[in-house]
Amino acid sequence: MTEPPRAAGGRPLVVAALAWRAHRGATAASMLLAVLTGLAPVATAWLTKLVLDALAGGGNRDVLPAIATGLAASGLCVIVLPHAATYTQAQLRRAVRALVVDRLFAAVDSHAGLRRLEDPAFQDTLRLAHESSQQAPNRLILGSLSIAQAIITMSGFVGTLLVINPALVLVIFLAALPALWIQLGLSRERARTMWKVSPAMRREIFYGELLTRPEAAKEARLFGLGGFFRSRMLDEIRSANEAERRVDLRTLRSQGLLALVGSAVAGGGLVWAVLAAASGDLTAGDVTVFIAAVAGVQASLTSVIDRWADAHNALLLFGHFAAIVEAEPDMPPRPGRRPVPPLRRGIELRDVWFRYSEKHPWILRGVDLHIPHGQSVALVGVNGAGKSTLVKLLCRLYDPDKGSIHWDGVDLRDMAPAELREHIGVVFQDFMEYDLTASENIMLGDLSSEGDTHRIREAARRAGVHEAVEALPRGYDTMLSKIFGGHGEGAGVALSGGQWQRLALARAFLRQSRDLLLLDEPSSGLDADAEHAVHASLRRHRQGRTSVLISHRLGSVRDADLIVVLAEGKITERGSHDALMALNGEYARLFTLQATRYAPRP
Ligand SMILES: Nc1ncnc2c1ncn2[C@@H]1O[C@H](COP(=O)(O)OP(=O)(O)OP(=O)(O)O)[C@@H](O)[C@H]1O
Repeated sequence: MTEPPRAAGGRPLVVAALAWRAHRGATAASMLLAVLTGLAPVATAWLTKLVLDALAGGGNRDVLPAIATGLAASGLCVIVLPHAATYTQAQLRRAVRALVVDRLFAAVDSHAGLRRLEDPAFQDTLRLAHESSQQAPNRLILGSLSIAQAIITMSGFVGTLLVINPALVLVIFLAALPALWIQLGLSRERARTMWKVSPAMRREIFYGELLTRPEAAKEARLFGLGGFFRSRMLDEIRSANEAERRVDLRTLRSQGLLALVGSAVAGGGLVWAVLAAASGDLTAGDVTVFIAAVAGVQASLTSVIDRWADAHNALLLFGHFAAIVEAEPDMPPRPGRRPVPPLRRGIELRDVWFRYSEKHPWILRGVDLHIPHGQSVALVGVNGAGKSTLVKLLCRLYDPDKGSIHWDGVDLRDMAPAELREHIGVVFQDFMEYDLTASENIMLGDLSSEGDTHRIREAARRAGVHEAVEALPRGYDTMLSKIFGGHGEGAGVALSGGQWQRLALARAFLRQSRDLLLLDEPSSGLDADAEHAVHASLRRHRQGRTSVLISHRLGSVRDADLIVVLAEGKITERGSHDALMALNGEYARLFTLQATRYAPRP
């Protein structure tokens, strides 16, 4: 996705179907009002002509009351209908927005892995899709209605002009052709500019968050980063502004030229009509309706062209939405997809190679590893060795580039990722802190526990966070957020880093009956007592279960059935604690280093 998506044929129909689906009543009412609003000015002009002709003695005076009533009614329509249209169109806009935003995020959520979300072009497309999905369908639908309305008005006036001066109709239309061509070009350029400035816009949002998120404010305040971030943000805004200004300037030039041509045509028509009336070829009523018709046709034609260009631009932007919604799945199912059986034998990594993209270096370089069923495996290694990456591969957040991972002999790629994950409990190193209540923060570990207070409290107890949660102002119902929590309710409640980590652990404990438990640094932020308690709880919990534990505190991995040392993407040592100590390699060196730090000084 390095190019902006194009407007594809057939998409207007897709958009129209979306509107219909979102709100049939509002779509139908908007269309009806567009037709009536389109007819009202034509009716007003014709009725005015009839009144003037009847008054001037050229028509039947008996129909004057009826015509006057009709004129009043059409005047009323001209005033009232736009208000009704504003209401129904807003109704339609809201309904379409809800539908397309839901579809957009359903499509994003349907990508089972992380690769798409880590692709900057995908993020740019997503941002534009999110923006365009809120306005493009409405611009397109309401634009189409305005076009229909303008065409109806225009047809009425064209009919009038054809009777009075057919040649002028041709001149007006010929003068409008370049306008259409220029406006479509500008709309394309506007869409291209939006795509070009999208990275700058995303960075602007990023700097805005750094300046406003409480978590970021600590360092920003301490290191005095506010001015630095603001100036970076301003640079991004300025570069986007400059690109937009260039398009605006081009628009101004083109539109100025087009307005000049339009005025010349209208002025020429006016001179002709006055001269024709002076020589008796036209009545006063004819001149009135002629002037109204020229202005009406030009205004409608300009409106059609502007709306067309705007709808075209909306369609181009809607291409971003379509690109996201129609994107191929990132992990397409292979033929012969297999169900995920309960783990009985174990998990096997066979010559697994992995890198985050072709531009990144290899992180795993031929890893062979057997994680036997019912056993605990500890993964150790220096920062950046690839331990967390391996955990992500076990969850199928990525697939290996070479080699394969087998669950009881079945390749993970032959399994549906969501089904596989049903069998896994996990605490990630960079776990989430949700701006939700304490209870919800735990419940998210297993949605089936929603409302099951007993299960949620039990998980919290095991993670050693029950007492801390009970002590919060509203217990488990306390909103754990600094930025949400209702106006006027005072500052939100914040937990300590270790308490957040225990909530993440509680989420994993909710999934204790799953086949595989993955724990990536689950106790890095805990105090010594808590760490001891948590590891005792984990040991009980992992007894007879298959688990992978990553920890830099080697004292907590010594009880593992198998300890594996990962270095530079390869397994360099494996065995029990005693075997690895006897080997006297990297594990023994690291363990001894840590142990001596705790030994009493001589
Ligand atoms: N999403 C990503 N995109 C690109 N590179 C990544 C990504 N995640 C990790 N890496 C890189 O992969 C390498 C291994 O990272 P990983 O997090 O697996 O290491 P680790 O062994 O868990 O380290 P630590 O002990 O610091 O947690 C690092 O060099 C890191 O920069």
